[in-house]
Amino acid sequence: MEYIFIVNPRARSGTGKLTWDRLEPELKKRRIVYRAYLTRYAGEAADIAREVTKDGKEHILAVLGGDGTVNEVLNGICDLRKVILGYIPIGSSNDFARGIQIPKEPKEALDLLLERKYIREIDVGLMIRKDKQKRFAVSAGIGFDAAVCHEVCLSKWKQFLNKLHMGKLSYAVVALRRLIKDPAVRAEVCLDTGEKAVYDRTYFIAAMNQQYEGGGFRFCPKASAQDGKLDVIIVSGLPKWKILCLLPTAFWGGHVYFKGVTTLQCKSIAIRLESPLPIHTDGEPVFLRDEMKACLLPDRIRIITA
Ligand SMILES: Nc1ncnc2c1ncn2[C@@H]1O[C@H](COP(=O)(O)OP(=O)(O)OP(=O)(O)O)[C@@H](O)[C@H]1O
Repeated sequence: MEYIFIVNPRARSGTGKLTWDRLEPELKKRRIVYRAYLTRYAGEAADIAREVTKDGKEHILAVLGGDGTVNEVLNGICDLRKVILGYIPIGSSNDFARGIQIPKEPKEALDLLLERKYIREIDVGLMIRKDKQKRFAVSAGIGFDAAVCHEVCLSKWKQFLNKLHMGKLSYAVVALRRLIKDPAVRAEVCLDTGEKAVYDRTYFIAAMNQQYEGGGFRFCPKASAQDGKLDVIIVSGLPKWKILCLLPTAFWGGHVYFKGVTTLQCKSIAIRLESPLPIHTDGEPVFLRDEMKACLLPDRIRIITA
């Protein structure tokens, strides 16, 4: 089957193009049948995926980029059941690749993609806000984590640290700043199980399909994209200095033992805040909202993994 490569040349501050230039000769050398699209603007990866998959036939979409590009492609696909996704992670956070254990070395990821030895079905999340919906592969969140994503996207730190191959650090730098600045709000949470709870002084709530977000924070250590459930983390009711202490422990999942960190599993969640905070899907921020819902789609997608 033909491989359709969707390449974000701008991922990790331009590394996408360099990586593609390094990998494409390999495809030619191995006589792989492929088509390649290099995105020219933000949002084009979704347009390409939509255009390619609108014929309703089976396709292999091979994404080269970061979590944002995977998210765009996922949102462009017409019928998830008809697509096999391959992935070469070259973003700065790479939480999707981390979650499904795709090697971060591009050549290794390409080998895996071309071998097509293991293909797994994974869940796909759906974030709903007012009349808009967006799919997600990693997570959807409201509050502090979304504010961090938003600022990282605009920040010069990311470009600078990406050049030093330390892009992940940009999330930590910005997280510190936002923690000091951002307010905590009262949140009402309703699960599909009928459970309802109110959390005072909430910093953030994330509904996760994978264990990691924000460049390697293992916020939901029990999450699996194959279990048919969303894992939720709620951080509330603790002083900011304590969040600062627990944040580093989130790299290995130790934060879940702190009072004020709640983790849950559900099929869907509805969140209502007393005042609006930023929201995100897969690290792509949107504006301030005071409510959001998240659930898993009935359809899953196949992905080439290790
Ligand atoms: N040609 C382009 N010009 C400008 N922006 C683009 C272009 N192609 C894609 N984009 C945008 O680049 C953004 C970031 O891409 P991506 O997430 O792949 O890389 P990253 O930010 O380096 O990685 P990560 O999300 O893992 O930190 C996406 O929001 C996407 O819409």
